[in-house]
Amino acid sequence: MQGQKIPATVITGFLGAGKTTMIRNLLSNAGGRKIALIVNEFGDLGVDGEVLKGCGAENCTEDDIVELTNGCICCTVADDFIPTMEKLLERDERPDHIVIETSGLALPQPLVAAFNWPDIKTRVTVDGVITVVDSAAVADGRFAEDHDRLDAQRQADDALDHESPLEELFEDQLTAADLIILNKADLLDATGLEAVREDIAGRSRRSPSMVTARQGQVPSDVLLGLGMESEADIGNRKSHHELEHEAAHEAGEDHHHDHDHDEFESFVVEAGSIADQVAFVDALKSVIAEHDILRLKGFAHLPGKPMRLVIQAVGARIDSYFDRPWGSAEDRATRLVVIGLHDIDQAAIADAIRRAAKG
Ligand SMILES: Nc1nc2c(ncn2[C@@H]2O[C@H](COP(=O)(O)OP(=O)(O)OP(=O)(O)O)[C@@H](O)[C@H]2O)c(=O)[nH]1
Repeated sequence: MQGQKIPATVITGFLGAGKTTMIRNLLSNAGGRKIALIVNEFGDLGVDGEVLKGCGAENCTEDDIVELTNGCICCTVADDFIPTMEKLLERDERPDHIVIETSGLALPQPLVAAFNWPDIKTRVTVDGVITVVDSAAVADGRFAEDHDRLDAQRQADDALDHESPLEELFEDQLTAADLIILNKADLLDATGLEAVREDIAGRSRRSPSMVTARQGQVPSDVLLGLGMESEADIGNRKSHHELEHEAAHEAGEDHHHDHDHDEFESFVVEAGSIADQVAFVDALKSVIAEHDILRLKGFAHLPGKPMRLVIQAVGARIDSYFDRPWGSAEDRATRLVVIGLHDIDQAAIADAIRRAAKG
């Protein structure tokens, strides 16, 4: 029974899967619901929050959007998330629905578990966990690591007891889901999409529903109102790490390592103004490929253009578009967040991007 509890939807999914795009779309067709949004992002520039604030939806104004940028929400539940929720619940005007976008690197499990905290549990319930998938990235084998290579690495280094960090996180996000959105369906044909569906079904230990989508377009009645009370079912959604921990405990072994984000790194590159937009985007493509950058996003400044240019890259795919005029108090400059695996060469990437900016 949910009673008068406010429903909260947790939206998760790997970097660049299309979470923000789907939420933007949801805000513009929310069926009259007043929505409060909590946006968590990995990386020091609040790009997602900025993009969402820019969409001007009446049912979710700038005041209804809270950004949590102190790292991944799964690691800052007690310090960041719980106080944010409490503040939200004290507001005079209660939202009809709360939507939480996790960072692309967050494990949803600790966040869902937080809804069992006594102060939260009496007032809010998890309506559902929705995992957004970049179907094209799955089809490209982005999350199917080369197992032979990993096995060889493990044999060479006994301390490596993990699957690849990408694959493990991807599967943990699937395992937490009540509903999986196979997004970016426009980039695949029917056969390709079917193969992705089978691949995903084989990776989740539960059997959540799946819906295909283009540009995150899913009717709000499909996304909201699932009524799952997911916080009551966290025992069935354990992450790889929790399962390893339990197995070690049963075997009487020590297994002490916390979930952290050491496998991934993010940094911001400042690059002044862009001399030539087309040449810059082309050069970024090469930098991304050469350094195996997982995600790159931010805003760029072009002299003579009153609008800021949004840059969004997911693997080799780059989108760029002007979203709104620069504010008078804003510093017109190019700032990009770069996210990659931990051994990414920050100095070389920053140099290459600055060189690309100069044209
Ligand atoms: N072709 C295609 N591109 C999409 C689709 N959905 C989103 N994108 C693009 O994918 C990029 C990433 O989308 P976002 O919505 O920012 O992804 P996200 O999951 O919020 O990203 P992070 O917050 O960084 O993890 C953007 O350039 C989007 O325009 C889709 O269905 N098809």
